[in-house]
Amino acid sequence: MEGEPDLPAAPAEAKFFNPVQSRPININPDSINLSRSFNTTSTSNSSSSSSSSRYTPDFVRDIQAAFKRHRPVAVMHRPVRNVVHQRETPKESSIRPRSILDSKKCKEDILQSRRIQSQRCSNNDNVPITPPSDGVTTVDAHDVNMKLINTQRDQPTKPKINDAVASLGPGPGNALGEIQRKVHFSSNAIATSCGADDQMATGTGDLLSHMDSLALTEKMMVMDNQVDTSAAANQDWRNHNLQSMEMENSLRSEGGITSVLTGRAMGDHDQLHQFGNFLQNDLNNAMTQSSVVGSSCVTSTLMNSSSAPVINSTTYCSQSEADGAQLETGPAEGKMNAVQPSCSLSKNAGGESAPQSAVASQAISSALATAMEVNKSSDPCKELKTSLPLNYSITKDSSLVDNSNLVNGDVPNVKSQLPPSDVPPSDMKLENSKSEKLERGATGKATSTSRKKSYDPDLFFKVNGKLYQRLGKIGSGGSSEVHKVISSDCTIYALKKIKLKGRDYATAFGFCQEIGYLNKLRGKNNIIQLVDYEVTDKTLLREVMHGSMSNKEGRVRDDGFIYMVLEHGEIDLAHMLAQKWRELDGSNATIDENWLRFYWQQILQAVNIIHEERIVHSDLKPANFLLVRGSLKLIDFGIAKAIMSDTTNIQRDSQVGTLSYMSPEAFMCNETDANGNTIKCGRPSDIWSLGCILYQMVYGRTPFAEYRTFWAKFKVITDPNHEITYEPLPNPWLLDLLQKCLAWDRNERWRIPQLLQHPFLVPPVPPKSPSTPDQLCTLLQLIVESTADDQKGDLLCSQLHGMLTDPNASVSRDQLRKLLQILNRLV
Ligand SMILES: Nc1ncnc2c1ncn2[C@@H]1O[C@H](COP(=O)(O)OP(=O)(O)OP(=O)(O)O)[C@@H](O)[C@H]1O
Repeated sequence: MEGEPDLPAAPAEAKFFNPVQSRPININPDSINLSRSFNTTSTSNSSSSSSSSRYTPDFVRDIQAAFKRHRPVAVMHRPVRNVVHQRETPKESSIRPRSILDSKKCKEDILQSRRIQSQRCSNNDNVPITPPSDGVTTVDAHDVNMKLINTQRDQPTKPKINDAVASLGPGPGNALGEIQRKVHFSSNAIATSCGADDQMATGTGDLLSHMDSLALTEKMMVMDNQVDTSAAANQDWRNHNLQSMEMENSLRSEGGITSVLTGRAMGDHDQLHQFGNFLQNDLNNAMTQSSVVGSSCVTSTLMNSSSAPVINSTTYCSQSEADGAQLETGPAEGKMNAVQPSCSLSKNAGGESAPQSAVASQAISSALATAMEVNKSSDPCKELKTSLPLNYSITKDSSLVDNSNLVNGDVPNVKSQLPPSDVPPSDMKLENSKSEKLERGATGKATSTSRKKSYDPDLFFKVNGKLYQRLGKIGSGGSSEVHKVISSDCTIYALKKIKLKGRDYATAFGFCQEIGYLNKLRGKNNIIQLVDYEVTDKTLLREVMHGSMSNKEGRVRDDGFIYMVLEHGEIDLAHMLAQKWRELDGSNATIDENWLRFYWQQILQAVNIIHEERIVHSDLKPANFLLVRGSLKLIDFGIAKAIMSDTTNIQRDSQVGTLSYMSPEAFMCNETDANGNTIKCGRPSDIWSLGCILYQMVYGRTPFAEYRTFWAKFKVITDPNHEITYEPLPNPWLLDLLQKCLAWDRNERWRIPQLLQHPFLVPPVPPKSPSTPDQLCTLLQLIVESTADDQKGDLLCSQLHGMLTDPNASVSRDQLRKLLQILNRLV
């Protein structure tokens, strides 16, 4: 319609001349409207509004279009964008300039079209629509829909029409010959995909426009309808075809994945088969696969994304179609299932993918990432999974992710239990530049990179051959970057990346040692679980593991990295505390003791585990306790030290912790004390840090918070005479606990097993009363007997008896004592 605004508006009722019947025919808008209504109900993506009014502007435009295009008005759709073949642009000869259109022929065509349409309407218009098979260009979907419908109508009709035409006696130069030629033309156009839809549409249009007799037309259409009825399954099936077309279109528009489906025109089955293969190949291609499947389906869920690359080329049509037809059920699914077994699962198992798959993977994974960005409150995995066709659901396929090295079933449980909504906003920071890159990725640098590497390192991490897609940077510590990632089995992890280049060997040794500790602590509650790791510098790792690295001089020169895949924590204790204190801010309320007990106990248990393993953490602080599925877990063993000998103290060489939580001995590590002994840091140093954490939990600040500079802190913490300020607390045991942890003399500090039994955590049970109720009752009986004549004594005794024997009565020791005193006086 666009580009032809100068056409005169169609009259509401027009009279055309029928050359066969030689009499004027009334074109009644009602019939047009009926057709429109019919098509509105028979095609799921038609606008409902189009049928609500007979003389809407849409209607008038449709009439105009019908004049212009020689097509039945009834099958017009609202303008949408779609994809069609590009390989062969419409030939000039097949598109007649409007200016030379024979107006009379035009009228005849419209008339014939209307008749055809009404005939088709009576047969339910069950026309399967085959998606275009190759090439990508964006055109007016109105055209495309028309062409597709015409194409479909022609394609299955071919044998019958030809037979019918043959039976009518074909001959060169006559109308039947012309029709046959046209029919052949149309069919061949489909078969060879040459001229694609435009030619086919033109062929069909020409066919109609060259019909010489109405009888012949009627006969043709009867046959056509027979074909329609037998060839098309039902309306749903057509919707599924539409959707599969939509999926394909989305894929194409994302990554220019033309090669996946190029080269030949395919029937819908072939296309689904191809699509299935494409997905399966990508599934084998590692992480990307989830994105592939997800994204193709995510298309319908991402319609509001302004930045989503998938969506940009998929507007009204895809939305309505996606709304109207679900992939999970129906014939399309059946087809997908049908093709699955034939898909080669091992084709790309080696991790190297075909370039087009890589391109597709990136493009689609970019959609996933964008989806996550767009819909931060939703679970991307859930979205991914719910949008998967059933047979393409991604499971723990060993070819994708090998979790066999997990010590216990703990880690896999992380899956889907960490809704992003629980994750602090900082966790969900998606790198905008990245997402922009994602959008460009399909055609830009990412493509070439992926061709070389089979994955885009800007989008993925590869650890031991397994891909993890970046979701965003969680944070960066002194020595590392930590990213939130998703694995191919849709599990969220934290990936810690440590750059080794330029670090001294002792530090590098420390990093590798962290892996050793985490390996040692696998399966332990309250310790973050290491899922997988890789040290790219194998020599370094070997040396570290053999212990020949710690004393090596110099710095790491090679461009090595350490990757650690860890359980993902939702929030750390530092953030939890800040949140808690924000809640209490302004109110007189103090911290809830039960909340305190609950987390303090978990903190102690975590540290107890490492102390039992003869590991001193040395950097205990709230930020190093992460909440994972409701439990606090200890992270960051970067400067942890193993206790080498039986002595309780160890030598410290480099970093000694975070200032506010550092013990006095940590400041004076390796120095000699007043007695000439070398000051060492051992388990008690961790206990001091725990005391500082507890202090912060109780008072909302660390014990030396007011001393801001390093030197001020150093001075006050290392001063044995400095007295820590403790504000009064309602629970004296809590105060006692703090003092037990923050004793300046490390030998006076309690150890973890003692702290776990401290009265604050295990309140002392009140001592049992010396006499049981039974004994008291017997005693009362004796009193009653001895005061048999005394009414008042009787009354008191029966009262006492009642109180002692009634299980619901709560008699305080005071009450009992008073009653017995009175009785005593009476006796
Ligand atoms: N498993 C995890 N899940 C979620 N977040 C994590 C995880 N591991 C680390 N983080 C976060 O990543 C950031 C840096 O991590 P980490 O402390 O391990 O790095 P680091 O280099 O050792 O830092 P630092 O030396 O400053 O303690 C922190 O904000 C931490 O909360």
